[in-house]
Amino acid sequence: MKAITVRGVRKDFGKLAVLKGIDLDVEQGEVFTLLGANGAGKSTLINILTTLSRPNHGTVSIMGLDPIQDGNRVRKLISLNAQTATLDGEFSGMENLRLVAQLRGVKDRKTAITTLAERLDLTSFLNRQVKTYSGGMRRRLDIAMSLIGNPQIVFLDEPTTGVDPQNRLALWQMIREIRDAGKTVFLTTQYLDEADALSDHIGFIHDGVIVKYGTPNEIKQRVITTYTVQVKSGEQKVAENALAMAGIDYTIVEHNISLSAVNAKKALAVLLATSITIERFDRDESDLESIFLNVINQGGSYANN
Ligand SMILES: Nc1ncnc2c1ncn2[C@@H]1O[C@H](COP(=O)(O)OP(=O)(O)OP(=O)(O)O)[C@@H](O)[C@H]1O
Repeated sequence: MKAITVRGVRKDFGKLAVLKGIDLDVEQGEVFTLLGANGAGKSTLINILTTLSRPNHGTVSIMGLDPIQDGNRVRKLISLNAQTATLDGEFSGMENLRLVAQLRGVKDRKTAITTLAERLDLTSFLNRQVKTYSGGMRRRLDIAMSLIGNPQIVFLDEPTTGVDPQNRLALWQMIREIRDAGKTVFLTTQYLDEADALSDHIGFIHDGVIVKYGTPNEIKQRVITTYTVQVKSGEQKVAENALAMAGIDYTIVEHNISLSAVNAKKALAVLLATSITIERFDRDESDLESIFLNVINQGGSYANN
C-alpha cells in the first residue's frame, strides 16, 4: 500500500485554478519533497492531503483511506507542521507539548516530551512562555509538536525556514531517523540543497501540475543542459538585443544570459557576429537550483525530458 496516492486532483479558488490535475504516489517509509515557486500550490495540496481542504475534482488516498470519508481516521495517522505555527504564546513550550500529547493519547507523555526536547535542543527554554521565543525556537517547538504521538505520515511545510545551520542539520538528522523508522515524510522546502540531501523522490509543481518527478539523481541526469553566457560589463543589453533580434529565447539568471541547449549554437554565432566581448560561454552543471529555475522560466517545458 502507498502512503499517499493522488489522482487528477484539481482545486480552484473562485476563478483561480491552482491545482489542475495532480497525480502523485508517495511510498511508505520515504522522504518525498514537493518543490515549486511561491504560490505554486504546495500548501494547497498539503491542505487537501491533511483533510483541511477538499479538492474540486480527483481522489486522494492516505494509507488507503479517503480523507473526505475517513477524516478522523486519517487525522490519527498524520501530523502537520504548517508554515504558520499554531502555538499558544501564553503557554510555555512544555505546556504546548503536553497539550498535544494529551490530545493524541500519548501514554508516557513525560518520556516522549523529554526525548523530543533533547533531540531538538529545546530543553533550555522549554519552560519559558512561547511568546518570548525567537523564530527558530518556535519552529523547532512546532516540529516537536508535529512528531509527538508517532504519526505514520509527517507533513513538514518548510520546517527549516528561519532555523540556524546547526539546528538545521539536527533537523535533517531527525527527518532521516523518522524515515528510517519506517514513517513517511512529506516535505516542502525553499532550500534546494535540503531537497537534494534528504529526498528519496522529488516532485516539481508548476502551473498546477507535477512537471517533474524522480529521485534527485534521476532529475539531475534528465535535465536538458543549459548554457551560460557572460559578456563584458556594460555590453549585456547589446547582447540581449542581438539575441532578441535573431528570435532566440534566453533568460537572465544571476545577471547572466542563460540559453537552452537547442539555442546555444545559433546564439553563439549571433554574438560572435557583433563586436561584443564574450567572457564566458559555458555548459551549466545541472544542479537542482538550475533545474528549479529552468522549470519556472521555461513554463515547465522540460516536463518529459
Ligand atoms: N483560501 C484561499 N483563497 C483564495 N486563494 C487562495 C487560498 N489559498 C491559496 N490561495 C492561492 O492559491 C495559490 C497557491 O497558494 P499556496 O499557498 O498553495 O502556494 P505555495 O506553493 O504553498 O506558496 P509558498 O511557497 O509561497 O508558501 C496562490 O495564488 C494563493 O494566493
